[in-house]
Amino acid sequence: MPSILDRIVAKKREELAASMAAVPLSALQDAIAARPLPLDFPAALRGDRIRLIAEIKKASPSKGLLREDFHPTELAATYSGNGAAAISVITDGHFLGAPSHLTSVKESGASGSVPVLRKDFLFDPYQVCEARAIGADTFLLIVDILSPSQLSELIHLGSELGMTPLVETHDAEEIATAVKAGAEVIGINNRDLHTFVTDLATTESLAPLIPADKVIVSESGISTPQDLARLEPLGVHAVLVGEALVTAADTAAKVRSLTGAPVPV
Ligand SMILES: O=C(O)c1ccccc1NCC(=O)[C@H](O)[C@H](O)COP(=O)(O)O
Repeated sequence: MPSILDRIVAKKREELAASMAAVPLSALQDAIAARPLPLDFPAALRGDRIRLIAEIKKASPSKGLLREDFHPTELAATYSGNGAAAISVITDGHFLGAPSHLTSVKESGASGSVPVLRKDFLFDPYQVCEARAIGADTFLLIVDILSPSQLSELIHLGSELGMTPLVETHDAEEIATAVKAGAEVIGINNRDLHTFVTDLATTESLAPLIPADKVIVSESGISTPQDLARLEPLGVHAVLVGEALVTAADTAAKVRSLTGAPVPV
């Protein structure tokens, strides 16, 4: 039986064909030319303490609806105003996300000066151009759904468009593939996308395999300052957090608990 990841990618292929028919690549290139230059994602993640990539996530295949009262621009303003270093916007429909969420976050100015990542299931150059066209500063690449040559090609295309992607891995072989393809920002997903089992021990076992010159991001299942204290000694530069932020009773306070930012005056 196909996993949820297989089903998401199959659906994505149908959507890609429809998008390519509706919006030619030349139209994406015109939209890209009209966008301001992308913000520097790796630079935003380097610092003297663990940085936060705060995710805008309405629902998930594993947990269902996470937040009823969902306003991407309000969340983005809360994230950027309370010390997040970057914002991840899920644009895939299985999470009740949409490309328009990302565009509204950028065009409203709610993300301030922090880079915005398109979180989706990307495997085709058209989708990377689309990410830039809708306003993203960077994008996610999941090694599990790409061949090594696709991965290299999409990293290279990102670089031509001024974007350094987050390259997501879940085992030692995928880390080797990411490094060989030239990834600069390497994510370790603590969630197995086929079984949904989530365990921070994944970062503990894999972070030591990543070369020292890379930016390391630990993703999924992270919710407390204690989790950050567990990850920091591993050389992790940033954490990507979704559910714990969107389900918090006080989102701003939850963000500050992970960034150490003071209450804004
Ligand atoms: O979140 C899921 O259930 C999921 C299912 C299938 C593919 C991807 C999935 N999540 C994407 C993510 O990587 C997370 O949204 C992200 O790392 C944040 O995780 P969390 O803090 O646990 O919400």
